[in-house]
Amino acid sequence: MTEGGIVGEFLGLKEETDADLLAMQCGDFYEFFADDAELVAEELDLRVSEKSSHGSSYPMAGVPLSELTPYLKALVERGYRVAVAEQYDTEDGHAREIVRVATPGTLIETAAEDARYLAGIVRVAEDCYGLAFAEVTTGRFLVTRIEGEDAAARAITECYRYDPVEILPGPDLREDEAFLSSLAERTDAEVTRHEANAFAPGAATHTTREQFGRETLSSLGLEPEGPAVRAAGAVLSYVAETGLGVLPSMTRLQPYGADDFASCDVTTQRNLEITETMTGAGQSLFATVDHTVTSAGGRLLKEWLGRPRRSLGELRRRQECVTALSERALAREDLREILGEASDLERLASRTTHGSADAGALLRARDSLALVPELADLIAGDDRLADSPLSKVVERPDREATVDLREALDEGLANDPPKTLREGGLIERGYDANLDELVERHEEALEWIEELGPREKDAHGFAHLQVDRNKTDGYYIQIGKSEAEDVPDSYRQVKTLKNSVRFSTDALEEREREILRLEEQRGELEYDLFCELRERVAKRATLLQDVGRAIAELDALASFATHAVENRWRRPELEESRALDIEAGRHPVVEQSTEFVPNDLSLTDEREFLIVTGPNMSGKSTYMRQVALIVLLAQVGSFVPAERARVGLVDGIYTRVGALDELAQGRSTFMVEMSELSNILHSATEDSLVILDEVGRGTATYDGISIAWATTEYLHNEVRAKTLFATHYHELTALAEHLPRVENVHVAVDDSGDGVTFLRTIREGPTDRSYGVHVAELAGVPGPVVSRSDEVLERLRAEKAIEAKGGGGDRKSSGESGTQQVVFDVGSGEMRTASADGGNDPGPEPDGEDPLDPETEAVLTELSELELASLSPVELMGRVQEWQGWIDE
Ligand SMILES: Nc1ncnc2c1ncn2[C@@H]1O[C@H](COP(=O)(O)OP(=O)(O)OP(=O)(O)O)[C@@H](O)[C@H]1O
Repeated sequence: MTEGGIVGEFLGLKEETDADLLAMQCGDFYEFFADDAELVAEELDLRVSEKSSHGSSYPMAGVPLSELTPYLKALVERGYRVAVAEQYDTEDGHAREIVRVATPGTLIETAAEDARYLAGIVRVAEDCYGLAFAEVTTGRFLVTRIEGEDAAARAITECYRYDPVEILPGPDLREDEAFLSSLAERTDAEVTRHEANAFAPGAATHTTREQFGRETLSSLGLEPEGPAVRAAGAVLSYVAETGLGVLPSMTRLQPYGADDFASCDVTTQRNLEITETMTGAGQSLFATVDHTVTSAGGRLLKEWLGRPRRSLGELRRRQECVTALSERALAREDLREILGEASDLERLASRTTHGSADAGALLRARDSLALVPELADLIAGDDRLADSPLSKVVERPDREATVDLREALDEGLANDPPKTLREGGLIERGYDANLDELVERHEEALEWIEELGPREKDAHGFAHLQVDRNKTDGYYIQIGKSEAEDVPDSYRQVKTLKNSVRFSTDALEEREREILRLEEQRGELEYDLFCELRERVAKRATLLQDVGRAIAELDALASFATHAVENRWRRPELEESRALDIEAGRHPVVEQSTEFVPNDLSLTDEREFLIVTGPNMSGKSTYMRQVALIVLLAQVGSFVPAERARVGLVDGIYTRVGALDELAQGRSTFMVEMSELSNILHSATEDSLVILDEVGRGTATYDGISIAWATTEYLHNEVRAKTLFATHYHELTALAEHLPRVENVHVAVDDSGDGVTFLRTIREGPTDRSYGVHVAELAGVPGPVVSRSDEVLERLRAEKAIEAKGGGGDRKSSGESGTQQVVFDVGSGEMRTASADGGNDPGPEPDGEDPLDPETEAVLTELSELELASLSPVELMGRVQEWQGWIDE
């Protein structure tokens, strides 16, 4: 022990680690001392006692050895990193050392079904990032490199997608407050500052090669010392440093590229409510389509939904599987029944390498391995399934190795093992000759004891005699009090109870000693044999992962098929084009709870931008989201809620949807709206799908219209993304007259009767009126207010005009050149050309109407010249504020 006594030793060890807390083994307990004790006691409601050490008194809180795991889990889940120091014997007593550090990303003891990724991120240049994502509970290890425009934002989106519980930023990023705060906003991950050296190109490459093999990097096309490898090396070194012992389960490095997946950023995932709903109420897409029967299947399905793919080959493969499964109802149900018996093999693989798998876990591994031939036979036995790529999925794991491992477990493991590992009963008879002999002797001794009672009864004629065992007295012969006087001399009294007396004999004591010795030997031998068996399984971690992955994939595919059949979803035609054709499409979540009115959509090269109008609550948002979700579902390999769909693969889905109450988070709604818009305008390409709902609503009407107007022009003229734009600004519908690929559609309502009947049907053309005031009337707003609103509306329309900037040489109105300006008069709803020489005088023609006042004119000029894409949202807000000032003056 060190000079400062036990607390001194504790504090010394604490200095060695940068963990927040230290649990130090002291005999049968893990103890926390001093500040740690108080903190842990408060967090976990433990009792604090006082420990005197070298003249001082310290708070102390402890947990029994066997109960550390749940406490550790609870502390880590509260965000603490906890070091664990174990005690071991030395020649002159004992010593202690830190054997592991439990952190959010390395908490193997989790019961949560969701994946728990540990992420490493490095920045090697302003626009180049490397990312690694490791899942210690399953051994998955993915890396990627992100570079080019918006690399930082895309790196953060990537993090959101994996939703890591812990992030290790590289040295460059640690000081980047903006990056760190965006990360904190987008994920709940703990940020850990792992040693900078681990991210260094040389060290990281070395660590990665050590882990995955020398040739792996080149065979996977990963650049040595490159960003992905640097992130990977840092993550590996961190896992090693925490002493978790799961490194052997990380057997496969999986690089992926930006082009493999369609972008579906954080905002879009939230807006489309893919895995969680915006309000927390209602169902997410995942909750709706999830029919998986295993937790690994559920995890994979969630991962797929968050990562739409761009590879036609992979998507068609999934589709083939889903088609086959959807056509074979009985086989599908049988398949799901078999899958339902499977355990989480990916997690079991990690627990075996970590050494925390007990006999029950190995039995579950054995039983899950035994499902592989059953699954294979089922698929082979059905022509339709056998001809599909499903047979490849089930053949992926090495069949011979699967059988070998299962047989080894079958031979070794007892069928009904106890929960403890050191008390015997784990290993099957016939597995080890020494053990068999011990067991035989043990059983003989027990038999002798069992027969002792009848033997003694016969010999001495006792009516009430019983042989039993307990913790304090060991084995004893218990005789009723009335007969206790008559026991032979060989009986030695050990205890007197109310109605009986307990005795022992030399022979019984000898047997007892033998039994204890045999029990101990048997327990030790069985434990050793069990550990050997577990190590054998650990060496086969990759095989368990392969089987686990195959089971998860079959489960996720069967889930798609089940949902498709139950909801009449259809297989979409996928192609590499810019087409998007949907016949009788529905919203996958809303259709579950509503009599849904299906709607069509057709986007082509000539018609790629739809302005969607219609009164409040008519169904604009639902329509647009349904389109985005159909594209997303198509690009994860699922069938879709439509009678027919032809989907040209998109490189990204971008959405800006209102109604998010971000005020609570301290950001203005308009600011959020503008930064999301800015992100879309920067990121979308002509192969993207853009959904805009009510852009501009967060600010004053005319500012809003101006921004919506300019956004439409920019998306149409510059980006050329497929776009759906819902707006209440009826004025915008005039753009369709002018921009060649913009068309109007509206959600029809029937207002011929007393009120408005929502028809939920999408029709061509703009809505024929603005319904705001009408809805106010329907809602019972008093008559004078409604009629005054009408008057004000008319006035406003008469007084304001907006200038439209055409789509280059291909505008719809013939004869106009790209330099001419067109003025849209909101009052008359008409377009007029305006003199725009050099853009200096875009005012209206002298046609007898009131000219614009100079302030408005100045604002409009500024607006028309504004390079929206190059402005940050803050600058944009500043400008809008400035204009408001001009107009207000
Ligand atoms: N095609 C449909 N069939 C049946 N119900 C629908 C359909 N489309 C929308 N709905 C229902 O109509 C309601 C309003 O839809 P939604 O929110 O999409 O309207 P909105 O026009 O975007 O409204 P607002 O302009 O106020 O945001 C929702 O409750 C939705 O479930």
